[in-house]
Amino acid sequence: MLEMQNVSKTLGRRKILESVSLRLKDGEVLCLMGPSGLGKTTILETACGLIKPDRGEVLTNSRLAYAFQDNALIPWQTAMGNMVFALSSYMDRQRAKSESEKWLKRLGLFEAAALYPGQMSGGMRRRLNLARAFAIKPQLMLLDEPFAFLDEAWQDRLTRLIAEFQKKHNSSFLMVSHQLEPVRELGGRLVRLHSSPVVLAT
Ligand SMILES: Nc1ncnc2c1ncn2[C@@H]1O[C@H](COP(=O)(O)OP(=O)(O)OP(=O)(O)O)[C@@H](O)[C@H]1O
Repeated sequence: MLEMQNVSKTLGRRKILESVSLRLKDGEVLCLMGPSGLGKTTILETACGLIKPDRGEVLTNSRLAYAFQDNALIPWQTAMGNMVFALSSYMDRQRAKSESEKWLKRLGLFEAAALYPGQMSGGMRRRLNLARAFAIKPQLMLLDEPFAFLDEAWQDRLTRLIAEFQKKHNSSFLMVSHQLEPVRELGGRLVRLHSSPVVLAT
């Protein structure tokens, strides 16, 4: 569950969000689309508390995970190390390792477990970022361009994975994406942002 009420935010000298109200129920998928630089990532960062709104309120009672647009992987940790580091806040080390193995396998990275991010392709890094987010088993998932860098086969697999996860855990997904097809397949709500600053009520 996520609720943003009349959120406004100025970054530097520019007002990015004017009045953003957004409601996402458990099990819902909402996708934000729109031109580059408008404020889509700023909405996600505000939703998870990385950015504090100047005005308005953000309410969430969910365990959340954020798959960042730039992946935000730890460069000096292997794929497995990145997973275990993130999961250790939620479970003991042994379980963190077994969950990490499971999710690395699901995202096609089991053979890459000992590689460092710098040794991986863009698509592999994206899948590692996603594996880490899924493994936390969030009730609310924030995904910033999850399909970027993925080939068609992986875009399809990720769409199926989101659908299965949503069904099993009743998790909600707030995502930014330029790809229409996966969002349609997921039966998600699509919101197009047009102008700056962003005014939104959905
Ligand atoms: N910390 C910051 N200080 C000043 N300006 C910022 C900061 N972070 C982001 N911005 C600006 O806020 C605007 C919105 O950025 P944001 O990343 O939210 O856009 P976006 O819609 O996600 O773009 P894209 O589709 O290219 O990722 C941009 O003009 C960006 O330069």
